[in-house]
Amino acid sequence: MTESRRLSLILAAAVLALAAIFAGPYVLDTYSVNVLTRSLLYAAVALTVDLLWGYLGILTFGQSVFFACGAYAAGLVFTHMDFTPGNAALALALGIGAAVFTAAIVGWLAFWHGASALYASVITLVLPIVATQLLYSGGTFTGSSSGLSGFTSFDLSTEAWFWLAGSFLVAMTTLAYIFVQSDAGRLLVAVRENEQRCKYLGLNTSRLKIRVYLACAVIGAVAGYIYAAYAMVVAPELAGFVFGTELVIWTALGGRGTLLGPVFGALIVDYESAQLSGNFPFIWQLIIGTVFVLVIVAFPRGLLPMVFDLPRRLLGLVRPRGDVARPARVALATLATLDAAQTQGAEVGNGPALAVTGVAKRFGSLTVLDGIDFKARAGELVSLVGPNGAGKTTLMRCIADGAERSAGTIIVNGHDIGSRPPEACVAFGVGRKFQMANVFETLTVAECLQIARARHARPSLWRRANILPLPEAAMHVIATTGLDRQLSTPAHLLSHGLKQALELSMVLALEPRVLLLDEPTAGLTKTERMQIGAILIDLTKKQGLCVLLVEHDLDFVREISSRVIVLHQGRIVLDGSVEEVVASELVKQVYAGSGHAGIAHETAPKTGGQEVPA
Ligand SMILES: Nc1ncnc2c1ncn2[C@@H]1O[C@H](COP(=O)(O)OP(=O)(O)OP(=O)(O)O)[C@@H](O)[C@H]1O
Repeated sequence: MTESRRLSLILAAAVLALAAIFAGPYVLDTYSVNVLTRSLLYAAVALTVDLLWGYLGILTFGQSVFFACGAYAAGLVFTHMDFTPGNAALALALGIGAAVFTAAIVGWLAFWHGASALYASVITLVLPIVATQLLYSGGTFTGSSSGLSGFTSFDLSTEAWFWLAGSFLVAMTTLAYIFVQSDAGRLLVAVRENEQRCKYLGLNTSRLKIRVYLACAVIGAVAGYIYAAYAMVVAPELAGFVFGTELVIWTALGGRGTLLGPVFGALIVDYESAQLSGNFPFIWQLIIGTVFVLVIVAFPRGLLPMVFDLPRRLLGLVRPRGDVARPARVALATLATLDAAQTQGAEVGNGPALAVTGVAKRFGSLTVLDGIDFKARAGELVSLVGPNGAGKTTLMRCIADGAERSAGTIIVNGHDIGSRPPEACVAFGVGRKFQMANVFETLTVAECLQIARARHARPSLWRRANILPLPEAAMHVIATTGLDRQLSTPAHLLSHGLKQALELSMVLALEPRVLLLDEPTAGLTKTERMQIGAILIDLTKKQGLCVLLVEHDLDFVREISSRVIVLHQGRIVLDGSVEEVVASELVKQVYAGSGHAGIAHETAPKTGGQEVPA
């Protein structure tokens, strides 16, 4: 399907939904129109819970607070000031402003500095409790526990309020739908799937989360404002934990990660709750609770995916989700050869690509790295070898993340990485491939590569690109390993070797100048190992990359390395040419496991055959 056809279909569905909203007051009784006006606004807030939880993986209980920001802004301004068009606009601005301010503080606390998902959820749990207490303690200003009522508002008919609330919901759902299907929307899924990989692809995931959180706060505030202007009553419960949790329940019932599921979940449950609370005042909450438990147990993905799967399930056509090769939406193209230094913002100059000085790493009293000094230049393939536990992976981590080391300096392409996070190190030209293939398991090969290019080409908020330009080095790996024939295959269906190749091409898509590879051949067949070896030689000799390779296969190391560094008990015991290392008695002793104490304290020869200019 072409991009314009896809967007036309979404817009056509939105027009149909608007027509249904318009017809609503003509086919529903006044009571239902009244109740549904509220439900439509609640559904808009449930939509934001789905964006945050279903797509970004942030379980949030505090969206009610943003709804209350908009509602109370209207209630307070209309109560304490005259209702005029100017004051109505002021109230809307105040509501949005309060929501943005609150979301910025909560977002910074919850998502900055690598806070865990659980920590973020706990903060969103505390938020409604604090907000409710503030409203209770506001005295006559906020109306305390009774809230505010009886204020003047817009003079609109019941039907007009229904149309306004419905149009707002349709507009927000359409925009959200276009967004989650866009290239930028894929980023949300990537962050949910594997935030660590995103950071090492140079993406600022904290900033992305805060931006989405702010946008969701604004939607919630506008919904709250419309609600207060329509209902002409606000109460602390609007900001409460119960409402915040109901939004999560509606999202789970409808089907998180579907957008439409939470919208229908909110509409149906809130409307039915209004009916049941009248007919069965004492047991309606019990009924809702029982239905919730039954649905979650029987259909963990929620009701909407179950409804969509039903016909195919009945016809025996259903296949497990994610196991289907989706049609390839994107074609690869080789990026015109770039001035890599310019694209990385990294001046390579004549200095070493990588300079490590006095690096140490301690875990409490355990010293894992101590006094590590070496330099490596562009076009050099330096292998890092040593027995298990020598500190090789730890050293890789220290080079790729400034916050990792306990002491020392690391300069990449002339830039001191200081204590900067992985995404900043990527900007200086570092690319890290992990020991275990670290990709986005549910995304397709093409989508994984697109995410890897996101920091170079800002993804569109509403479109999906159909051409993906990749640097020559990444294209070379893709073509050599046959990944180009698997572009539409979800990554978790790839063989181990292809996953390793995919991760390598993702890292190369970053156009790194210093490539860190942690056992890239682990678990590969001999043929695959040879392929990777040829690729690495090509990357260093032809593309001029500085490659630091951790490897246990010494034959492989011997075949491809320009230089070898031997680590033992956290210290460099030898730094020299392949021949020097092969002939070294010291290295034989290290690998034989004898004389370790002596070796660890022996003075290492200075930079060997490959002297690096300072
Ligand atoms: N988070 C941590 N907390 C405490 N000790 C750690 C931590 N991470 C690593 N270590 C210790 O640091 C030492 C070096 O580990 P590292 O993984 O860097 O070794 P390695 O040379 O890469 O080993 P291998 O070849 O087995 O991967 C080990 O003794 C390990 O137990």
